[in-house]
Amino acid sequence: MLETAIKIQQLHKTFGKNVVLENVSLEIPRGETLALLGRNGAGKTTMIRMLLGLLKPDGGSMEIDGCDPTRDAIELRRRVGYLAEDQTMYGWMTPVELCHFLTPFYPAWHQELADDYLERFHIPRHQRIEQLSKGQNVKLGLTLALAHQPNVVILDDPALGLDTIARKEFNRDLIEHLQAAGRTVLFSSHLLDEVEAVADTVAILDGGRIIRQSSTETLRSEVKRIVLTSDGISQVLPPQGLRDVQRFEDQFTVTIDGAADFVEHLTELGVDHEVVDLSLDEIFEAFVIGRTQAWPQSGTPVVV
Ligand SMILES: Nc1ncnc2c1ncn2[C@@H]1O[C@H](COP(=O)(O)OP(=O)(O)OP(=O)(O)O)[C@@H](O)[C@H]1O
Repeated sequence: MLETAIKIQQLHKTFGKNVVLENVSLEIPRGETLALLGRNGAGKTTMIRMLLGLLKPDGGSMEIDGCDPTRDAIELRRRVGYLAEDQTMYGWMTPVELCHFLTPFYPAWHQELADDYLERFHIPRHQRIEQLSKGQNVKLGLTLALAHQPNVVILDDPALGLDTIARKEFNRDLIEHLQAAGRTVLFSSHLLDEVEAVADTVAILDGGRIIRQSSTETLRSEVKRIVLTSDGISQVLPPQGLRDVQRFEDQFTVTIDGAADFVEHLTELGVDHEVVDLSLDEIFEAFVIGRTQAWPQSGTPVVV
């Protein structure tokens, strides 16, 4: 079995003059869950649509579970489960009717498994789909994405539009039913509060590039906020990995990717400072909207 379930190399996509993905590379090992994070319009759906063979890239290569989406789109559909952010299903059908309708399209469709999910997710089997709640709709989408036993599951902002509790419940189901079964999961999101509990790895997509990919644990241990006085900050130059600087009267808070060396340097210089742990939400914010212009002009070089 291949060790890497999803491999993207130098993927490039433009719409007219809009460069949406600029030579993006990404790998997801088999059995892992990766959360693709990005602001609205960052290119998450575009990347996912290319991975599914629904959109042609302008350059680069992709491999999903051994398939090239630009060549083996039909085989790929059989191996990959997909839940779109705005999944529209035939509203006049019932969940059971929809399952029967889909069965012939998937050789590996497992109706008992589908029935099992419908029951576990408390989806009314004989109620018209248009009468289901948003949460039930998302879970029905997940059921349909899983019933053909795919090795890889791609979820495009699956929890969009769900309330906080429904999102938590959805994530719990995701963990129980996908991760426990050893599936490889790629899901996109801009709702970060629950990503941490679900994802092994996060990749931040911004400005057409993956600007950071690492485990959530590593990210939280390497990216820190440091609080300094204006006197303290004036003794040092901006370090490598600086993502954000904010000034509040006499105090500066700086967010640094790879903060350990800088902290060591401050300690050596005897500069008073406080190190603050960040949530994934705050880290994401520093990466995508962080600004560093507020760092004061004077300072001595920081060797990091
Ligand atoms: N078919 C298309 N034609 C032209 N431009 C497009 C097309 N599809 C997407 N875009 C543009 O590509 C960019 C990325 O869009 P995309 O939907 O991939 O972002 P996203 O990260 O999924 O956003 P969101 O979180 O809002 O769903 C946007 O600027 C969008 O307007």
